[in-house]
Amino acid sequence: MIYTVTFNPSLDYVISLDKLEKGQINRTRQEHIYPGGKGINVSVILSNLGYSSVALGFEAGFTGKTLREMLDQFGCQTDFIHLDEGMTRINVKINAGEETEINGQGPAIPERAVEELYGKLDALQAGDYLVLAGSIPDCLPSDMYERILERLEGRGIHYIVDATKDLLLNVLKYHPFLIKPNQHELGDMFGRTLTTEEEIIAHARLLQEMGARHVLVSMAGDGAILVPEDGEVIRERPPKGEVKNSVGAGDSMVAGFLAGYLGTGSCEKAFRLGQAAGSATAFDYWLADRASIVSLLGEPADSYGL
Ligand SMILES: Nc1ncnc2c1ncn2[C@@H]1O[C@H](COP(=O)(O)OP(=O)(O)O)[C@@H](O)[C@H]1O
Ligand SMILES: O=P(O)(O)OC[C@H]1O[C@](O)(COP(=O)(O)O)[C@@H](O)[C@@H]1O
Repeated sequence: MIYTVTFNPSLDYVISLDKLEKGQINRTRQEHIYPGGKGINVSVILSNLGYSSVALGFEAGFTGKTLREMLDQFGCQTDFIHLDEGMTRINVKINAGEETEINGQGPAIPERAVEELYGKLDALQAGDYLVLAGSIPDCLPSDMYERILERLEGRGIHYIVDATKDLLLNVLKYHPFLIKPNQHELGDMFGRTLTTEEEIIAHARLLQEMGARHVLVSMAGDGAILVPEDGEVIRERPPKGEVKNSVGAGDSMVAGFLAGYLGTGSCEKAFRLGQAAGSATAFDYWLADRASIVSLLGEPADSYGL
């Protein structure tokens, strides 16, 4: 089974307007509300590609209730822990020529709720995949992911971690199956701006030396680079299309990679399905559906195990 964990889920309020004027009343052209949060997005895309997963995490208040209901409607299985105080955050995503995001703080997560999450994670089985994705609220220790992997060590679980800076660096010693920093996040980890492909590959390899297995570096409209555990580096440009809202493109890529890998065992196919899922999401207002992902593959879906 695949499990995703989102410590700080959201409702994403995605609005489009022609121009955003600071200090003025702006009116939207379009608005949508979607479930959000990195692990949840991974679960939604997996479900769109026919893979079941359980989305774990925390929810609170009326926004948390709506989040659950929306995920139910999308056929996504959840096992959230309810928090009695606060409310699930609303993250604002503004598309006005360029993309601007305002991500909320989220509710405080008490110790007993973290213990409850540990209880759920203790039930994972050897061979399961665990996706840890997204930020950790300020109220929790910044080594939360490390604590989880330390607890699960030696149980034969495959980890996928999509996080920034120390949250990611500190878990490399547990040999995650996949990590997916974007180009800027990879640079931030080393206090540098990475511009050339050679620099990106060299720094991805440094993360491998620290313990990561497959390192997938996403580069938005420039595509992605995979430094696999074994074999040649894969570098491809993404398909072309009109970008509507690239929020969730990275999460879609993680889900596509995992689905492709589980369906074929091939890193190359996994990379292609990841890239198609990321781009299909960028070309949509929300996370891509199966048909739009498959249409970008340019190959029969069954050759990807779909
Ligand atoms: N403008 C775009 N055009 C085509 N594909 C895109 C675009 N933006 C994102 N993608 C696809 O989605 C993947 C992940 O996007 P990226 O923005 O790098 O991730 P993140 O959301 O984690 O920052 C990219 O590697 C690419 O395959
Ligand atoms: O946990 P964080 O880092 O605050 O990010 C949460 C936001 O990231 C998203 O999951 C999108 O992530 P990506 O664009 O990186 O794929 C949104 O749905 C959500 O609002």
